[in-house]
Order: sequence, then structure tokens, then C-alpha cells
Amino acid sequence: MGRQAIDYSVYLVTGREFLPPGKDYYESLEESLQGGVTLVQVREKNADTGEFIEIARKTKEICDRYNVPVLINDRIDVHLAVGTAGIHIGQTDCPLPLARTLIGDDAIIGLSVSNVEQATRAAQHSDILDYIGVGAVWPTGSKDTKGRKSLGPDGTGEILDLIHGSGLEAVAIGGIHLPNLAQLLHGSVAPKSRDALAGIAIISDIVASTTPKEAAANLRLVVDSFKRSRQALKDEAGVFGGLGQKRAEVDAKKLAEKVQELMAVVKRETPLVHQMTNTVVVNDSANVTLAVGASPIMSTHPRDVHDLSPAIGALLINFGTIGDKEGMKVAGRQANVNRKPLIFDPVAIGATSYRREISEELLAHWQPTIIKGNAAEIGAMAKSTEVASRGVDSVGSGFADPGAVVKALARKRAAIIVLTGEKDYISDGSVVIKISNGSHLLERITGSGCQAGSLIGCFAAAARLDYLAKNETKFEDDSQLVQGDMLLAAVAGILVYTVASEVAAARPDVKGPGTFRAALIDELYNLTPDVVAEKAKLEIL
Ligand SMILES: Nc1ncnc2c1ncn2[C@@H]1O[C@H](COP(=O)(O)OP(=O)(O)OP(=O)(O)O)[C@@H](O)[C@H]1O
Ligand SMILES: Cc1ncsc1CCO
Repeated sequence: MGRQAIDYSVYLVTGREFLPPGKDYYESLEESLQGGVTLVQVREKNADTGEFIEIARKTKEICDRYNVPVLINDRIDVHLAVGTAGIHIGQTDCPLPLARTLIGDDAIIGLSVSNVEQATRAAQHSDILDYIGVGAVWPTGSKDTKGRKSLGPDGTGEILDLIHGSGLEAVAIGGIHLPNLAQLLHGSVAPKSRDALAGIAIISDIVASTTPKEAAANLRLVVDSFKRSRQALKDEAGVFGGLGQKRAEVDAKKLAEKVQELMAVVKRETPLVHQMTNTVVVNDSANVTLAVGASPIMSTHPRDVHDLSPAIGALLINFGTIGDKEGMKVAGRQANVNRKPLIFDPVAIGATSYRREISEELLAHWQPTIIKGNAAEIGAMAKSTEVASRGVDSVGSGFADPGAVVKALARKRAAIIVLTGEKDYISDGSVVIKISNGSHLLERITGSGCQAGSLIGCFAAAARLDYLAKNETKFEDDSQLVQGDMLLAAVAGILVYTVASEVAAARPDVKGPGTFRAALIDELYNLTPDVVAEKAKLEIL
């Protein structure tokens, strides 16, 4: 008999101390298995041996019914007494060679690893070990992580590179919650080897939930979605299975036709687009939203944004004048939970360290669907020094290879990336679309990028509604975090905005930025799908 194959996707670590009042441990466990937990570790820090054995035995009995393997934390004797699939041990527990001798060749051994030195040692013991638990990824309440630096997605990815080729699987643990899960999975893909996590270990998100079945199912959806999108990337089909087509099949003319169709969807559905934006542009952004046929709501208070989430079509978070960070956290988290498109506009992120910190904090709370920025902003997100910023603007001539920058960042962040400027570049990690429309007058009014972000929000809402109208299955058997063609939505937002700007700039009554600003709103309102198709300058790179 060899060691059994393990699915690490959603790995539940038990913790009876986190159960909500009145919730029975076995009831919670069974519900979480129904939700899609794939592996269970029994972790009992304070139980006597007899009690631990009894808990492990009953846990195994329940898990057996769902064909889910059980591991025991730390206690080889409990594992041997109950006959579970294996053990999970910490750095200061039983030495690895002794553990392997005691439990034999057929049982699984996992080891906790919290830094590169420990990971290197684990890789050297790959003949003894099966997997490593990497963490804490983020600070956590369930383990004492004081004094230890949490790894973040980047540190986790570094460890994946270190164990590359060793045959070890890796599971991340610590501070992982539904809203930061997609960011962790995609953000931790190893920079060199491109290896990925095999799964995530979860305690409180499942155990502390009053509805563990739902909690587990939501986590499982994101992990499955990640695994599917990795397959899609391997197949060259983009992080959202973009345009439902492979790169070679995307054609500029067909893309323009799809934009035309989406314009009609916005007008028909008048989606509500929630915008948390800066105080400079709030009025213009609401007006361009209305002009294309959508409906804006500009709201920032945490309580207000929580209640709005079920009703909205999409959410825009633009931190241009920084304020309401708490509201942004709540709104973004709710957008993820309700599977609404979330457009992130990290205005001037390259200009100050405070903005970079806020961006990281927000991105640890939720997963954006689309990230839009000018060259300085996208450069800062990509940690590139090629383009500098001066306040909210970019300086210099831009990236040598903008297409490569947006494609790499899309893969890294698992989001559609929109890079604006004289030419715009949009990527889903597979396809790169270049748009050469627009007017230089857009550089002469404030907030043109912010308004473009608002329009992307309008079209993202429409793309999701269009998908839901055409697909009966809705969410049940689809593992996408957000449904609808988000690459198309980003293209539509930029194309409609820039084509309207060309029409406005060409008007004889437009004398400069002031008249252009008003004319732009009018031309967005009057823009027909035919004019968009006729003027579109789209290229597939
Ligand atoms: N010189 C130009 N020619 C054509 N289109 C342009 C030009 N500059 C910007 N645009 C368009 O204007 C919009 C905003 O892009 P830009 O990169 O200026 O945003 P931004 O710097 O974030 O703006 P802001 O900070 O004022 O909101 C995009 O749709 C882009 O295509
Ligand atoms: C000018 C300005 N300052 C903060 S946000 C903003 C709008 C353009 O980004």
C-alpha cells in the first residue's frame, strides 16, 4: 500500500475554541464536509490523551463518510491509536526521521514552515515529508505569531520556489479569509518556477462560522476558480477565461461588435454603479455614468456601503483623495462576497509610501476584478521603476514594453489590468489589447482616468448582468469569482470614453478644457454603437 493521494484544496484545521456559542463540534465538522472541505486536521492543544483519541476517532468516522482523510496535529500516539491518514508536526515537535520511523511509510507527514531556512531544510527532507504548511501568511488570532513576520503572498511564493522540484506539496496557513484568498492564491505563484499552492488551511473562517457549510463552499469556490484559471492560463485563455476565446481567436472587429452589444446592455439594464471616489471628480464621474445609461451612487460610509452591496451592479474604489478607508474595506469585501465586479483605481499610488501601504491593506481585504491606472500607477503596482510619478500624473515616456507589463501584472494580481495614456493597454494575463483612440485634451482636464474607471464599472456591471441573463446555471456550477466577460468590460469602458472624447474634441464649439469637459458628457450621451465601431482603433497584441 502506498501513501494515499491527498486533495489539499480546502484543508480544515479544527479548533473547538473557535466554535460559535451553541454550535456542536461534530455538527460543524459535518456541515463543513458537506460544503467541500477536502482534508481535516484534528488540532487539540489542551485535551488529555484519552479525550483526544475519542475526538479523533469520531472525527475520522464522520470524515470517512465523505471520503475525506484525517491528519492528527503533533500526536503520533493518537494517529497510531485511531489509524488516521497521517500527522502534521511543528518545527519543535518530534524530529522528522523519528516520526517517519514511528508512523511507517504509508502515512502522510506535514511540517509547519515559517521562513526560508525552514523551507530549505524541509526540501532536504523531502524523502520523509509529504507537504509543508507555509505561514503565517497574514497576522492571525489563532496562533501566537507575535515577533514573527508574516510572509504575505510574495514570501509564500519565494518558499514555493525554494521547494521546487522536491516533490513536496505546499499549503498556506494563517490569516486567510474569503476576501484575501484569491489574492493569496494568485499572488503566491512562484516568481521563477510558477509553482502554485496545493491548497489553503483554514481554521476560524470555517469553525467560527454559524454556517460552516456555506463558509467552506465559498472558500472551495475560490480555490477551484484559481485552479481553473491556472489551467486557462496554461491554455492561453486569460485569468477570467477572457472573451471566452483563446488568444489567437480574438479579432479586433468582433471585439468592437461585442462592445456595441454591451453598450445596448448598459442602456437596457441601467445598472447601479457604486463609486467610492475622490472629492475632485465625484460630480463628473456621476455624470459620465448617467451619460452612458447607467445609474451612479456615490457613497462612502461603512454602514451604508454594506447595505448597498446586494443591489449594485459593480463597485469602483478610487482612493484619490484618501478617506473612508474603512468604508472601502467593507464595500470591497461585500463586493467579493456578493460576487460583484470590483474596479480598483489606485490613484497616485507611486507618489507616497502612505498610498502604497493603504493599497496593500485594501488588497489584503479584497480581490479586485479590474485594476486601472496610468503608467506611474501601474508601474508602482508592478514594483517597476521604469516610470515615475508627479502627484496624480505620470512623467516620462512610459514603459518600453507596456504590453508585457500589463500581461505580467494581470497574472500576478489575477485581475484585468488597464494601463491608460495616449495609448491604452488592457490584459487578462493572456491577451493584450491596445486602444489608440482618445484626445490630447483628456490630459488637460482633471480626473479623466477616474471617469474612465467609472465607465469600466458601468460596463463590468452590464457584462455580469448579460452573463447571468444568458446562463441559467448562475453560480451553482461555475467557479468564477465574478461572472461575465471582464476583459470586454474594460475594453468597452476605455473605448467608449476615448471615442466620445474624439467626437467632443472635434466640435467647433470646443475651445479648450472647459468646453471640452461639458462636450464630453454630451458626446458620451449621444454616442451610438455605429460611431464606436467606425472609429475604434483596436489591436490585439
Ligand atoms: N494624449 C492622449 N491621447 C489620447 N488619449 C489620451 C491621452 N492621454 C490620456 N488619454 C486617455 O484619457 C484617459 C485617462 O488616461 P490618463 O492616463 O490621462 O489617466 P490619469 O492620469 O489617471 O488621469 P487623472 O489622474 O486625471 O484621472 C484614458 O482613457 C486615456 O486613453
Ligand atoms: C487632482 C487629484 N488629486 C487627487 S485625486 C485627483 C483627481 C485626478 O486623479
